[in-house]
Amino acid sequence: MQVLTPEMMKKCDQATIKAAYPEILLMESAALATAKMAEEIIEKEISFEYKSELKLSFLIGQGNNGGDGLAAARILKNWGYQPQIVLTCSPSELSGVNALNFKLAVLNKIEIYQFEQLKTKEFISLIKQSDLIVDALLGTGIKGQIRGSVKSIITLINQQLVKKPLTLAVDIPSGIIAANGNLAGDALKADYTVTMAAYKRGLLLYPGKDYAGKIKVVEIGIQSETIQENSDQLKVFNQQEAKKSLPVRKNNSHKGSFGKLALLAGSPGMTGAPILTAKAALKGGLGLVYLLTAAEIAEMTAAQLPELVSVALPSQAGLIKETAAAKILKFTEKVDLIAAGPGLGQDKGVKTLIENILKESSLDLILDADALNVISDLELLKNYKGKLTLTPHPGEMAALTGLSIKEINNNRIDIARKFAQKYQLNLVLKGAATITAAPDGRAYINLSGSNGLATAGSGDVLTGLIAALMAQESDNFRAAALAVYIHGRAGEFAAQANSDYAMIASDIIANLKKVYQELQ
Ligand SMILES: NC(=O)C1=CN([C@@H]2O[C@H](COP(=O)(O)OP(=O)(O)OC[C@H]3O[C@@H](n4cnc5c(N)ncnc54)[C@H](O)[C@@H]3O)[C@@H](O)[C@H]2O)[C@@H](O)CC1
Ligand SMILES: Nc1ncnc2c1ncn2[C@@H]1O[C@H](COP(=O)(O)OP(=O)(O)O)[C@@H](O)[C@H]1O
Ligand SMILES: [K+]
Repeated sequence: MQVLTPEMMKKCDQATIKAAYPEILLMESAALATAKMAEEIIEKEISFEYKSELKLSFLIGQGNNGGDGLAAARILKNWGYQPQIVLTCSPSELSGVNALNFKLAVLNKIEIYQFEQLKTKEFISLIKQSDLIVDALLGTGIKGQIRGSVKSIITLINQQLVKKPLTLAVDIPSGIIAANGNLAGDALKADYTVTMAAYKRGLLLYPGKDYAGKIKVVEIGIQSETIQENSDQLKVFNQQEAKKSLPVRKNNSHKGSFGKLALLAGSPGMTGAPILTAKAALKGGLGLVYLLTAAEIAEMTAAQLPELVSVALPSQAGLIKETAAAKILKFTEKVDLIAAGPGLGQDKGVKTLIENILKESSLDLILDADALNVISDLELLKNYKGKLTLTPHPGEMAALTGLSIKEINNNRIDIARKFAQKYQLNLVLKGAATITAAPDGRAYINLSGSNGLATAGSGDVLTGLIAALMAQESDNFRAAALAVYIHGRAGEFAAQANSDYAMIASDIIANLKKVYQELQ
Protein backbone atom coordinates (compact mmCIF):
# COMPACT_ATOMS: atom_id res chain seq x y z
CA MET A 1 0.00 0.00 0.00
CA GLN A 2 1.27 3.43 -1.04
CA VAL A 3 2.55 6.18 1.26
CA LEU A 4 1.90 9.73 0.06
CA THR A 5 3.07 13.26 0.69
CA PRO A 6 0.35 15.97 0.98
CA GLU A 7 1.20 17.14 -2.55
CA MET A 8 0.69 13.65 -3.96
CA MET A 9 -2.60 13.32 -2.06
CA LYS A 10 -3.76 16.64 -3.47
CA LYS A 11 -2.92 15.51 -7.00
CA CYS A 12 -4.93 12.31 -6.43
CA ASP A 13 -7.92 14.34 -5.17
CA GLN A 14 -7.68 16.74 -8.12
CA ALA A 15 -7.29 14.00 -10.72
CA THR A 16 -10.32 12.19 -9.31
CA ILE A 17 -12.45 15.33 -9.28
CA LYS A 18 -11.29 16.21 -12.81
CA ALA A 19 -12.29 12.74 -14.00
CA ALA A 20 -15.92 13.59 -13.15
CA TYR A 21 -16.07 12.53 -9.49
CA PRO A 22 -17.79 15.48 -7.77
CA GLU A 23 -15.87 16.89 -4.79
CA ILE A 24 -18.93 16.66 -2.56
CA LEU A 25 -19.13 12.93 -3.28
CA LEU A 26 -15.48 12.42 -2.38
CA MET A 27 -16.05 14.26 0.89
CA GLU A 28 -19.20 12.23 1.55
CA SER A 29 -17.22 9.00 1.09
CA ALA A 30 -14.55 10.27 3.50
CA ALA A 31 -17.29 11.22 5.96
CA LEU A 32 -19.06 7.88 5.66
CA ALA A 33 -15.79 6.05 6.35
CA THR A 34 -15.21 8.34 9.35
CA ALA A 35 -18.72 7.72 10.71
CA LYS A 36 -18.31 3.96 10.30
CA MET A 37 -14.99 4.03 12.11
CA ALA A 38 -16.51 6.15 14.92
CA GLU A 39 -19.29 3.59 15.28
CA GLU A 40 -16.79 0.70 15.33
CA ILE A 41 -14.81 2.44 18.09
CA ILE A 42 -17.95 3.18 20.10
CA GLU A 43 -19.09 -0.44 19.89
CA LYS A 44 -15.66 -1.73 20.83
CA GLU A 45 -14.65 0.69 23.55
CA ILE A 46 -17.73 2.19 25.20
CA SER A 47 -20.52 0.50 27.11
CA PHE A 48 -23.86 2.26 26.65
CA GLU A 49 -27.56 1.58 26.47
CA TYR A 50 -28.81 4.16 23.97
CA LYS A 51 -26.85 5.79 21.15
CA SER A 52 -28.46 9.10 21.98
CA GLU A 53 -26.93 9.17 25.46
CA LEU A 54 -23.39 9.23 24.05
CA LYS A 55 -21.58 12.54 23.78
CA LEU A 56 -19.72 12.73 20.46
CA SER A 57 -17.81 15.99 20.04
CA PHE A 58 -16.63 17.05 16.60
CA LEU A 59 -13.81 19.60 16.46
CA ILE A 60 -14.15 21.30 13.11
CA GLY A 61 -11.54 23.38 11.26
CA GLN A 62 -12.09 25.70 8.35
CA GLY A 63 -10.74 23.48 5.54
CA ASN A 64 -11.82 20.23 3.92
CA ASN A 65 -10.70 18.22 6.94
CA GLY A 66 -13.40 20.12 8.84
CA GLY A 67 -15.78 19.41 5.94
CA ASP A 68 -15.20 15.68 6.40
CA GLY A 69 -16.01 16.13 10.09
CA LEU A 70 -19.20 18.14 9.46
CA ALA A 71 -20.53 15.50 7.07
CA ALA A 72 -19.55 12.62 9.40
CA ALA A 73 -21.43 14.31 12.28
CA ARG A 74 -24.54 14.55 10.10
CA ILE A 75 -24.28 10.86 9.09
CA LEU A 76 -23.97 9.79 12.73
CA LYS A 77 -26.95 11.97 13.65
CA ASN A 78 -28.95 10.15 10.98
CA TRP A 79 -27.86 6.86 12.56
CA GLY A 80 -29.40 7.90 15.88
CA TYR A 81 -26.43 9.48 17.70
CA GLN A 82 -26.42 13.03 19.14
CA PRO A 83 -23.20 14.61 17.90
CA GLN A 84 -22.19 18.16 18.81
CA ILE A 85 -19.92 20.42 16.81
CA VAL A 86 -17.29 22.93 17.92
CA LEU A 87 -16.40 25.24 15.05
CA THR A 88 -13.05 27.07 14.98
CA CYS A 89 -14.30 29.84 12.70
CA SER A 90 -17.57 31.63 12.07
CA PRO A 91 -19.95 29.87 9.65
CA SER A 92 -19.54 32.74 7.18
CA GLU A 93 -15.86 31.85 6.85
CA LEU A 94 -16.70 28.41 5.46
CA SER A 95 -16.85 28.06 1.70
CA GLY A 96 -17.73 25.56 -1.04
CA VAL A 97 -18.45 21.99 0.05
CA ASN A 98 -17.64 22.90 3.65
CA ALA A 99 -20.30 25.63 3.72
CA LEU A 100 -22.76 23.17 2.18
CA ASN A 101 -21.97 20.54 4.81
CA PHE A 102 -22.39 23.16 7.51
CA LYS A 103 -25.86 24.01 6.14
CA LEU A 104 -26.77 20.32 6.16
CA ALA A 105 -25.60 20.02 9.77
CA VAL A 106 -27.89 22.92 10.70
CA LEU A 107 -30.78 21.35 8.76
CA ASN A 108 -30.22 18.13 10.67
CA LYS A 109 -30.48 20.04 13.94
CA ILE A 110 -27.01 19.22 15.19
CA GLU A 111 -25.93 21.24 18.20
CA ILE A 112 -23.26 23.73 17.04
CA TYR A 113 -20.88 25.86 19.13
CA GLN A 114 -18.37 28.41 17.96
CA PHE A 115 -15.16 28.03 19.92
CA GLU A 116 -14.63 31.80 20.17
CA GLN A 117 -18.02 32.22 21.80
CA LEU A 118 -17.43 29.57 24.46
CA LYS A 119 -15.85 30.36 27.82
CA THR A 120 -12.73 28.27 28.48
CA LYS A 121 -14.56 26.55 31.35
CA GLU A 122 -17.49 25.68 29.11
CA PHE A 123 -15.23 24.26 26.41
CA ILE A 124 -13.24 22.17 28.88
CA SER A 125 -16.40 20.83 30.45
CA LEU A 126 -17.82 19.95 27.02
CA ILE A 127 -14.65 18.04 26.16
CA LYS A 128 -14.44 16.35 29.57
CA GLN A 129 -17.96 15.03 29.20
CA SER A 130 -17.32 13.64 25.71
CA ASP A 131 -17.31 9.90 25.15
CA LEU A 132 -15.54 10.40 21.82
CA ILE A 133 -13.77 13.34 20.22
CA VAL A 134 -13.59 13.44 16.44
CA ASP A 135 -10.64 15.60 15.48
CA ALA A 136 -11.32 17.33 12.17
CA LEU A 137 -9.36 20.51 12.85
CA LEU A 138 -6.49 20.14 10.40
CA GLY A 139 -5.57 17.59 7.78
CA THR A 140 -3.00 17.49 5.03
CA GLY A 141 -3.50 21.22 4.34
CA ILE A 142 -1.67 22.41 7.47
CA LYS A 143 0.68 25.34 6.85
CA GLY A 144 3.23 26.54 9.42
CA GLN A 145 2.88 26.27 13.18
CA ILE A 146 -0.61 25.83 14.63
CA ARG A 147 -2.27 29.15 15.39
CA GLY A 148 -5.55 30.85 16.34
CA SER A 149 -8.51 28.84 17.64
CA VAL A 150 -6.98 25.58 16.45
CA LYS A 151 -3.94 26.21 18.62
CA SER A 152 -6.10 27.26 21.59
CA ILE A 153 -8.16 24.06 21.32
CA ILE A 154 -5.15 21.75 21.05
CA THR A 155 -3.30 23.53 23.87
CA LEU A 156 -6.32 23.56 26.19
CA ILE A 157 -7.01 19.87 25.69
CA ASN A 158 -3.36 18.91 26.11
CA GLN A 159 -2.71 21.10 29.13
CA GLN A 160 -5.95 21.11 31.08
CA LEU A 161 -7.20 17.57 30.85
CA VAL A 162 -5.67 14.90 33.04
CA LYS A 163 -7.38 12.21 31.03
CA LYS A 164 -8.29 12.96 27.44
CA PRO A 165 -11.43 11.30 26.07
CA LEU A 166 -11.12 8.66 23.37
CA THR A 167 -10.09 10.44 20.17
CA LEU A 168 -10.53 9.63 16.49
CA ALA A 169 -8.43 11.72 14.11
CA VAL A 170 -9.77 12.39 10.65
CA ASP A 171 -7.05 11.77 8.05
CA ILE A 172 -4.17 12.74 10.39
CA PRO A 173 -3.94 13.99 13.97
CA SER A 174 -4.25 17.78 13.88
CA GLY A 175 -0.87 19.45 14.30
CA ILE A 176 1.12 16.63 12.70
CA ILE A 177 2.79 17.64 9.45
CA ALA A 178 1.71 15.08 6.85
CA ALA A 179 4.94 15.46 4.87
CA ASN A 180 7.33 14.37 7.64
CA GLY A 181 5.57 13.50 10.90
CA ASN A 182 6.92 16.54 12.73
CA LEU A 183 4.85 18.59 15.16
CA ALA A 184 3.60 21.99 14.04
CA GLY A 185 4.15 23.27 17.59
CA ASP A 186 1.75 20.85 19.23
CA ALA A 187 -0.75 18.20 18.14
CA LEU A 188 -3.78 16.31 19.37
CA LYS A 189 -2.97 12.72 20.22
CA ALA A 190 -5.42 10.22 18.76
CA ASP A 191 -6.31 6.69 19.77
CA TYR A 192 -7.41 5.98 16.21
CA THR A 193 -6.86 7.62 12.84
CA VAL A 194 -9.05 7.06 9.81
CA THR A 195 -6.98 8.12 6.82
CA MET A 196 -8.28 8.64 3.31
CA ALA A 197 -7.17 6.62 0.27
CA ALA A 198 -3.54 5.92 1.32
CA TYR A 199 -1.07 6.34 4.18
CA LYS A 200 0.41 9.80 4.61
CA ARG A 201 4.14 9.89 5.44
CA GLY A 202 3.48 11.79 8.67
CA LEU A 203 1.44 8.91 10.08
CA LEU A 204 4.39 6.53 9.84
CA LEU A 205 7.30 8.74 10.88
CA TYR A 206 8.06 9.87 14.42
CA PRO A 207 6.81 11.75 16.34
CA GLY A 208 3.67 11.60 14.12
CA LYS A 209 3.38 7.84 14.47
CA ASP A 210 3.08 8.17 18.24
CA TYR A 211 0.13 10.56 17.79
CA ALA A 212 -1.82 8.49 15.27
CA GLY A 213 -2.84 5.50 17.39
CA LYS A 214 -4.35 2.67 15.41
CA ILE A 215 -4.49 3.61 11.74
CA LYS A 216 -7.11 2.51 9.24
CA VAL A 217 -6.73 3.39 5.57
CA VAL A 218 -10.14 3.71 3.90
CA GLU A 219 -11.14 3.69 0.28
CA ILE A 220 -13.07 6.83 -0.73
CA GLY A 221 -13.46 6.46 -4.50
CA ILE A 222 -9.95 7.40 -5.62
CA GLN A 223 -8.86 4.66 -8.01
CA SER A 224 -5.72 2.69 -7.23
CA GLU A 225 -4.37 3.61 -10.71
CA THR A 226 -4.69 7.30 -9.80
CA ILE A 227 -2.74 6.68 -6.58
CA GLN A 228 -0.08 4.72 -8.51
CA GLU A 229 0.31 7.48 -11.09
CA ASN A 230 0.64 10.24 -8.51
CA SER A 231 2.92 8.49 -6.03
CA ASP A 232 6.63 7.72 -5.87
CA GLN A 233 6.97 3.97 -5.27
CA LEU A 234 7.11 4.37 -1.48
CA LYS A 235 5.05 1.64 0.17
CA VAL A 236 4.45 0.19 3.60
CA PHE A 237 5.80 -3.24 4.38
CA ASN A 238 3.07 -4.90 6.42
CA GLN A 239 1.87 -8.43 7.07
CA GLN A 240 0.11 -8.60 3.71
CA GLU A 241 3.33 -7.69 1.89
CA ALA A 242 5.29 -10.17 4.04
CA LYS A 243 2.93 -13.02 3.20
CA LYS A 244 3.31 -12.21 -0.48
CA SER A 245 7.10 -12.10 -0.22
CA LEU A 246 7.83 -15.19 1.86
CA PRO A 247 10.02 -17.46 -0.30
CA VAL A 248 8.56 -20.87 -1.04
CA ARG A 249 10.81 -23.68 0.20
CA LYS A 250 11.16 -26.59 -2.20
CA ASN A 251 10.73 -30.06 -0.74
CA ASN A 252 13.24 -31.53 -3.12
CA SER A 253 16.14 -29.61 -1.59
CA HIS A 254 19.37 -29.90 0.38
CA LYS A 255 21.17 -27.42 2.65
CA GLY A 256 22.90 -25.90 -0.35
CA SER A 257 19.50 -24.97 -1.80
CA PHE A 258 18.93 -22.49 1.02
CA GLY A 259 22.23 -20.73 0.74
CA LYS A 260 25.74 -20.82 2.15
CA LEU A 261 26.85 -17.72 3.98
CA ALA A 262 30.38 -16.55 4.73
CA LEU A 263 30.06 -14.40 7.84
CA LEU A 264 33.04 -12.20 8.50
CA ALA A 265 32.56 -11.12 12.09
CA GLY A 266 33.70 -11.14 15.69
CA SER A 267 36.75 -10.23 17.71
CA PRO A 268 37.84 -10.93 21.29
CA GLY A 269 35.41 -9.08 23.55
CA MET A 270 32.77 -9.17 20.81
CA THR A 271 32.15 -12.86 20.47
CA GLY A 272 28.39 -12.53 20.98
CA ALA A 273 27.74 -10.50 17.83
CA PRO A 274 28.78 -13.21 15.31
CA ILE A 275 26.85 -15.83 17.25
CA LEU A 276 23.67 -13.73 17.17
CA THR A 277 24.07 -13.10 13.44
CA ALA A 278 24.86 -16.74 12.64
CA LYS A 279 22.02 -18.06 14.78
CA ALA A 280 19.52 -15.60 13.25
CA ALA A 281 20.67 -16.61 9.77
CA LEU A 282 20.18 -20.32 10.51
CA LYS A 283 16.89 -19.76 12.32
CA GLY A 284 15.87 -17.56 9.40
CA GLY A 285 16.10 -20.54 7.10
CA LEU A 286 19.61 -20.33 5.67
CA GLY A 287 21.34 -23.63 4.86
CA LEU A 288 24.87 -23.23 6.14
CA VAL A 289 26.97 -20.56 7.92
CA TYR A 290 30.76 -20.38 7.83
CA LEU A 291 32.01 -18.00 10.46
CA LEU A 292 35.26 -16.44 9.30
CA THR A 293 36.76 -14.92 12.39
CA ALA A 294 39.93 -14.00 14.29
CA ALA A 295 42.03 -17.06 15.20
CA GLU A 296 41.78 -16.24 18.93
CA ILE A 297 38.03 -16.79 19.05
CA ALA A 298 37.38 -19.34 16.29
CA GLU A 299 37.26 -22.34 18.60
CA MET A 300 35.29 -20.61 21.29
CA THR A 301 32.59 -19.36 18.90
CA ALA A 302 32.28 -22.80 17.34
CA ALA A 303 31.66 -24.22 20.80
CA GLN A 304 28.83 -21.74 21.39
CA LEU A 305 26.84 -22.76 18.33
CA PRO A 306 27.25 -26.38 17.21
CA GLU A 307 25.53 -25.72 13.86
CA LEU A 308 28.31 -23.33 12.92
CA VAL A 309 31.40 -24.04 10.83
CA SER A 310 34.14 -21.81 12.21
CA VAL A 311 37.16 -20.78 10.14
CA ALA A 312 40.19 -19.22 11.85
CA LEU A 313 41.81 -16.23 10.15
CA PRO A 314 45.22 -14.72 10.87
CA SER A 315 44.86 -11.84 13.30
CA GLN A 316 46.79 -9.19 15.14
CA ALA A 317 45.76 -8.00 18.60
CA GLY A 318 42.48 -9.88 18.07
CA LEU A 319 41.53 -8.16 14.81
CA ILE A 320 41.64 -9.97 11.48
CA LYS A 321 44.75 -9.01 9.51
CA GLU A 322 44.46 -7.40 6.08
CA THR A 323 46.56 -10.26 4.73
CA ALA A 324 43.57 -12.54 5.36
CA ALA A 325 41.86 -11.01 2.30
CA ALA A 326 43.28 -13.59 -0.13
CA LYS A 327 42.20 -16.48 2.09
CA ILE A 328 38.72 -15.00 2.52
CA LEU A 329 38.26 -14.42 -1.20
CA LYS A 330 39.40 -17.94 -1.98
CA PHE A 331 37.07 -19.32 0.68
CA THR A 332 34.08 -17.35 -0.60
CA GLU A 333 34.28 -19.19 -3.92
CA LYS A 334 32.22 -21.89 -2.26
CA VAL A 335 29.51 -19.67 -0.75
CA ASP A 336 26.52 -17.77 -2.13
CA LEU A 337 26.81 -14.58 -0.15
CA ILE A 338 28.95 -12.67 2.33
CA ALA A 339 27.91 -10.70 5.41
CA ALA A 340 30.56 -8.64 7.16
CA GLY A 341 30.72 -6.42 10.17
CA PRO A 342 29.11 -7.58 13.43
CA GLY A 343 31.69 -7.34 16.21
CA LEU A 344 34.53 -7.18 13.69
CA GLY A 345 36.31 -4.30 15.39
CA GLN A 346 37.96 -1.42 13.54
CA ASP A 347 41.54 -0.73 12.60
CA LYS A 348 43.58 -0.11 9.47
CA GLY A 349 43.77 -3.84 8.75
CA VAL A 350 40.01 -4.30 8.91
CA LYS A 351 39.55 -1.27 6.67
CA THR A 352 41.91 -2.65 4.03
CA LEU A 353 40.24 -6.02 4.29
CA ILE A 354 36.77 -4.63 3.63
CA GLU A 355 38.09 -2.46 0.81
CA ASN A 356 39.69 -5.53 -0.78
CA ILE A 357 36.44 -7.46 -0.62
CA LEU A 358 34.65 -4.50 -2.21
CA LYS A 359 37.24 -4.39 -4.99
CA GLU A 360 37.53 -8.10 -5.66
CA SER A 361 34.32 -9.96 -4.84
CA SER A 362 31.19 -10.13 -6.95
CA LEU A 363 28.98 -12.07 -4.55
CA ASP A 364 25.91 -10.65 -2.82
CA LEU A 365 27.46 -8.67 0.02
CA ILE A 366 25.90 -7.29 3.21
CA LEU A 367 27.90 -4.71 5.15
CA ASP A 368 26.91 -3.86 8.72
CA ALA A 369 28.35 -2.25 11.84
CA ASP A 370 32.18 -2.12 11.81
CA ALA A 371 32.32 -3.00 8.12
CA LEU A 372 30.39 0.22 7.50
CA ASN A 373 32.38 2.26 9.95
CA VAL A 374 35.66 1.64 8.14
CA ILE A 375 34.41 2.78 4.72
CA SER A 376 35.74 6.15 3.62
CA ASP A 377 35.77 5.85 -0.17
CA LEU A 378 32.13 5.73 -1.26
CA GLU A 379 33.12 5.16 -4.88
CA LEU A 380 34.04 1.61 -3.84
CA LEU A 381 30.37 1.06 -3.05
CA LYS A 382 29.25 2.35 -6.41
CA ASN A 383 31.77 0.24 -8.28
CA TYR A 384 31.08 -3.01 -6.45
CA LYS A 385 30.63 -5.78 -9.02
CA GLY A 386 27.98 -7.74 -7.11
CA LYS A 387 24.79 -6.76 -5.34
CA LEU A 388 25.49 -4.74 -2.24
CA THR A 389 23.33 -4.13 0.84
CA LEU A 390 24.18 -1.73 3.67
CA THR A 391 22.42 -1.75 7.03
CA PRO A 392 23.38 1.45 8.86
CA HIS A 393 21.67 2.80 11.97
CA PRO A 394 21.30 6.60 11.94
CA GLY A 395 24.75 7.06 13.51
CA GLU A 396 26.43 4.95 10.85
CA MET A 397 24.38 6.68 8.15
CA ALA A 398 25.55 10.05 9.50
CA ALA A 399 29.17 8.89 9.21
CA LEU A 400 28.58 7.66 5.65
CA THR A 401 26.88 10.85 4.46
CA GLY A 402 28.49 13.56 6.56
CA LEU A 403 25.02 14.63 7.78
CA SER A 404 24.03 14.84 11.43
CA ILE A 405 21.90 12.14 13.08
CA LYS A 406 19.14 14.75 13.49
CA GLU A 407 19.22 15.54 9.77
CA ILE A 408 19.05 11.82 8.97
CA ASN A 409 16.07 11.23 11.24
CA ASN A 410 14.24 14.32 9.99
CA ASN A 411 14.39 13.16 6.41
CA ARG A 412 15.05 9.43 6.61
CA ILE A 413 12.93 8.43 3.61
CA ASP A 414 14.49 10.75 1.06
CA ILE A 415 18.04 10.38 2.38
CA ALA A 416 17.85 6.57 2.27
CA ARG A 417 16.40 6.59 -1.24
CA LYS A 418 18.87 9.05 -2.67
CA PHE A 419 21.82 7.14 -1.22
CA ALA A 420 20.54 3.80 -2.54
CA GLN A 421 20.07 5.27 -6.02
CA LYS A 422 23.30 7.22 -6.07
CA TYR A 423 25.48 4.27 -5.01
CA GLN A 424 23.31 1.60 -6.67
CA LEU A 425 22.78 -0.57 -3.61
CA ASN A 426 20.09 -1.70 -1.20
CA LEU A 427 20.01 0.40 1.91
CA VAL A 428 18.36 -0.52 5.20
CA LEU A 429 18.23 2.64 7.30
CA LYS A 430 17.51 1.21 10.74
CA GLY A 431 15.76 2.73 13.73
CA ALA A 432 12.10 3.23 14.57
CA ALA A 433 10.36 3.35 11.15
CA THR A 434 13.09 1.49 9.27
CA ILE A 435 13.37 2.40 5.58
CA THR A 436 14.51 -0.15 3.00
CA ALA A 437 15.49 1.46 -0.29
CA ALA A 438 16.43 -0.12 -3.62
CA PRO A 439 18.86 1.06 -6.31
CA ASP A 440 15.91 1.51 -8.71
CA GLY A 441 13.94 3.92 -6.49
CA ARG A 442 11.57 1.50 -4.77
CA ALA A 443 11.31 1.91 -1.00
CA TYR A 444 9.42 0.52 1.95
CA ILE A 445 8.60 1.86 5.39
CA ASN A 446 8.43 -1.05 7.80
CA LEU A 447 5.35 -1.32 9.99
CA SER A 448 6.39 -4.01 12.48
CA GLY A 449 8.47 -3.63 15.63
CA SER A 450 8.56 -2.00 19.01
CA ASN A 451 11.00 -0.12 21.20
CA GLY A 452 12.07 -3.45 22.74
CA LEU A 453 14.18 -3.87 19.59
CA ALA A 454 16.42 -1.09 20.82
CA THR A 455 18.64 -3.56 22.64
CA ALA A 456 22.25 -4.63 22.20
CA GLY A 457 22.69 -7.20 19.46
CA SER A 458 19.35 -6.51 17.81
CA GLY A 459 21.11 -5.21 14.70
CA ASP A 460 23.32 -8.31 14.56
CA VAL A 461 20.18 -10.44 14.48
CA LEU A 462 18.82 -8.35 11.61
CA THR A 463 21.99 -8.86 9.56
CA GLY A 464 21.65 -12.63 9.93
CA LEU A 465 18.03 -12.51 8.89
CA ILE A 466 18.77 -10.38 5.84
CA ALA A 467 21.38 -12.93 4.77
CA ALA A 468 18.89 -15.76 5.31
CA LEU A 469 16.15 -14.17 3.25
CA MET A 470 18.54 -13.08 0.49
CA ALA A 471 19.79 -16.61 0.17
CA GLN A 472 16.22 -17.79 -0.35
CA GLU A 473 14.76 -14.98 -2.49
CA SER A 474 16.18 -13.60 -5.71
CA ASP A 475 15.12 -9.96 -5.30
CA ASN A 476 17.58 -8.71 -2.67
CA PHE A 477 15.58 -5.56 -2.00
CA ARG A 478 12.42 -7.51 -1.27
CA ALA A 479 14.42 -9.98 0.83
CA ALA A 480 15.89 -7.16 2.93
CA ALA A 481 12.49 -5.53 3.44
CA LEU A 482 10.99 -8.89 4.43
CA ALA A 483 13.85 -9.51 6.88
CA VAL A 484 13.22 -6.11 8.47
CA TYR A 485 9.53 -6.95 8.81
CA ILE A 486 10.21 -10.41 10.28
CA HIS A 487 12.78 -8.95 12.72
CA GLY A 488 10.23 -6.37 13.88
CA ARG A 489 7.41 -8.86 14.18
CA ALA A 490 9.59 -11.31 16.12
CA GLY A 491 10.42 -8.34 18.36
CA GLU A 492 6.69 -7.78 18.93
CA PHE A 493 6.24 -11.41 19.96
CA ALA A 494 9.33 -11.15 22.18
CA ALA A 495 7.89 -8.04 23.82
CA GLN A 496 4.54 -9.78 24.38
CA ALA A 497 6.33 -12.59 26.20
CA ASN A 498 8.94 -10.54 28.07
CA SER A 499 7.74 -6.89 27.90
CA ASP A 500 9.62 -4.24 25.93
CA TYR A 501 11.77 -3.64 29.01
CA ALA A 502 12.91 -7.21 29.58
CA MET A 503 13.47 -8.48 26.06
CA ILE A 504 16.98 -9.07 24.71
CA ALA A 505 18.30 -9.84 21.23
CA SER A 506 18.20 -13.63 21.77
CA ASP A 507 14.46 -13.32 22.44
CA ILE A 508 14.02 -11.94 18.90
CA ILE A 509 15.64 -15.11 17.54
CA ALA A 510 13.58 -17.32 19.86
CA ASN A 511 10.38 -15.81 18.44
CA LEU A 512 11.20 -16.13 14.74
CA LYS A 513 9.29 -19.40 14.60
CA LYS A 514 6.06 -17.62 15.54
CA VAL A 515 6.51 -15.14 12.70
CA TYR A 516 7.14 -17.89 10.14
CA GLN A 517 4.11 -19.82 11.44
CA GLU A 518 2.00 -16.68 11.11
CA LEU A 519 3.18 -15.92 7.57
CA GLN A 520 2.96 -19.42 6.12
N1 LIG B 1 -11.31 17.08 -2.33
C1 LIG B 1 -10.39 16.99 -1.44
O1 LIG B 1 -9.39 17.67 -1.53
C2 LIG B 1 -10.59 16.05 -0.30
C3 LIG B 1 -10.04 16.36 0.93
N2 LIG B 1 -10.26 15.64 2.02
C4 LIG B 1 -9.93 16.16 3.34
O2 LIG B 1 -9.40 17.45 3.25
C5 LIG B 1 -8.19 17.58 3.97
C6 LIG B 1 -7.34 18.58 3.30
O3 LIG B 1 -8.12 19.73 3.19
P1 LIG B 1 -7.55 21.19 3.01
O4 LIG B 1 -6.57 21.19 1.91
O5 LIG B 1 -8.70 22.06 2.90
O6 LIG B 1 -6.73 21.46 4.32
P2 LIG B 1 -7.06 21.27 5.86
O7 LIG B 1 -8.50 21.16 6.13
O8 LIG B 1 -6.17 20.22 6.35
O9 LIG B 1 -6.49 22.62 6.46
C7 LIG B 1 -6.70 23.84 5.84
C8 LIG B 1 -7.39 24.79 6.76
O10 LIG B 1 -6.72 24.89 7.98
C9 LIG B 1 -6.25 26.21 8.21
N3 LIG B 1 -4.86 26.07 8.64
C10 LIG B 1 -3.82 25.68 7.88
N4 LIG B 1 -2.69 25.64 8.61
C11 LIG B 1 -3.04 26.03 9.86
C12 LIG B 1 -2.31 26.20 11.06
N5 LIG B 1 -1.00 25.99 11.10
N6 LIG B 1 -2.96 26.60 12.16
C13 LIG B 1 -4.28 26.83 12.12
N7 LIG B 1 -5.03 26.70 11.02
C14 LIG B 1 -4.42 26.31 9.89
C15 LIG B 1 -6.37 26.96 6.91
O11 LIG B 1 -6.69 28.27 7.13
C16 LIG B 1 -7.47 26.18 6.23
O12 LIG B 1 -8.70 26.72 6.59
C17 LIG B 1 -7.66 16.18 4.03
O13 LIG B 1 -6.82 16.00 5.15
C18 LIG B 1 -8.91 15.35 4.11
O14 LIG B 1 -9.35 15.24 5.45
C19 LIG B 1 -11.19 14.53 1.96
O15 LIG B 1 -12.45 15.03 2.18
C20 LIG B 1 -11.19 13.86 0.61
C21 LIG B 1 -11.41 14.84 -0.48
N1 LIG C 1 12.54 2.27 18.96
C1 LIG C 1 12.64 1.30 18.04
N2 LIG C 1 11.52 0.82 17.45
C2 LIG C 1 11.63 -0.17 16.54
N3 LIG C 1 12.79 -0.72 16.14
C3 LIG C 1 13.91 -0.28 16.68
C4 LIG C 1 13.90 0.75 17.66
N4 LIG C 1 15.18 1.00 18.01
C5 LIG C 1 15.95 0.15 17.32
N5 LIG C 1 15.20 -0.63 16.51
C6 LIG C 1 15.71 -1.68 15.62
O1 LIG C 1 16.62 -2.51 16.33
C7 LIG C 1 17.78 -2.78 15.57
C8 LIG C 1 18.99 -2.16 16.26
O2 LIG C 1 20.12 -2.26 15.46
P1 LIG C 1 21.50 -1.56 15.83
O3 LIG C 1 21.29 -0.12 16.10
O4 LIG C 1 22.48 -1.95 14.79
O5 LIG C 1 21.83 -2.24 17.22
P2 LIG C 1 23.05 -3.14 17.71
O6 LIG C 1 24.27 -2.56 17.12
O7 LIG C 1 23.01 -3.02 19.20
O8 LIG C 1 22.77 -4.51 17.27
C9 LIG C 1 17.48 -2.22 14.19
O9 LIG C 1 16.87 -3.19 13.40
C10 LIG C 1 16.52 -1.09 14.49
O10 LIG C 1 15.69 -0.77 13.39
K1 LIG D 1 -7.43 15.89 11.74
